[in-house]
Amino acid sequence: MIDKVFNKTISKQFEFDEEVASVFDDMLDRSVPFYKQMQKLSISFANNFLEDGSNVYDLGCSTASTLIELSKSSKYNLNLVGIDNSNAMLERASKKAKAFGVEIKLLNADIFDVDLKDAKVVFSNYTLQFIRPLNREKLVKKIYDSLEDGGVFIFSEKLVSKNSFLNKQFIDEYYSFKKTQGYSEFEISQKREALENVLIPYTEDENKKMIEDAGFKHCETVFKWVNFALFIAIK
Ligand SMILES: C[S@@+](CC[C@H](N)C(=O)[O-])C[C@H]1O[C@@H](n2cnc3c(N)ncnc32)[C@H](O)[C@@H]1O
Ligand SMILES: O=C(O)C(=O)C[C@]1(C(=O)O)C=C[C@@H](O)C=C1
Repeated sequence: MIDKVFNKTISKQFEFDEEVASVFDDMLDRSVPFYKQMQKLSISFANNFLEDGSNVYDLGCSTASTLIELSKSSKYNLNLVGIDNSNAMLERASKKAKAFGVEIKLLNADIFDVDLKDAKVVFSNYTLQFIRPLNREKLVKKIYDSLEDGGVFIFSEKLVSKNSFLNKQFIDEYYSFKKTQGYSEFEISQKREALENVLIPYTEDENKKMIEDAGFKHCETVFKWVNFALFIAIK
């Protein structure tokens, strides 16, 4: 279904509710530049660290697109676990996984409450940005502790620039991108307001520092378009 959520006046903050979930795949595809390419890259990098029986977690899995695509492309027999606290998202995830014949354990839970046992790969795409900063650092430490040695944390985030002049250009470029994707100025400004104080982006350096502070040996930006990036961190 086509995303028209912000085509009408909205007075509440952004939520992953039934209305957003019902159009979410289209929303991501049209709102995140190079979404599909970044997803393909994250899967391709993950495959290099996997083997039969590996545990793979997706934190904030939404409709489970990443785990479904991973399962379709991987030659390994994997234990796939998707975690999300939006029931509306997980209902879609479950239907999609069934339709593709992919076995995924879907957990309706807060990421903080789940024990991520012996993880080989942890994905979290565009989700850390929705976690309050102090908790975000704690979550990354928890991910680090859960990973096996040599395991990887693969994550994507919206970014800000620490240079205010460039940051303004980041935003302008991003809004031009959204217009090319068919969103109107009204939809763009409605969504911007709804995301205020809900989506809190870090700079690229802040993301890397958070990863290094948690103990990761190495963190690389593997893809970047203006204010969106894909990172891979190795334990
Ligand atoms: C932007 S979406 C993630 C998109 C998805 N990773 C993808 O690439 O298709 C963020 C998701 O994180 C979930 N989420 C946010 N905070 C969470 C939390 N504390 N625990 C579990 N899920 C959470 C939301 O319900 C939402 O589905
Ligand atoms: O539309 C925006 O402004 C966005 O920031 C895109 C974005 C994201 O980056 O997570 C915001 C909310 C939805 O989860 C989907 C995409």
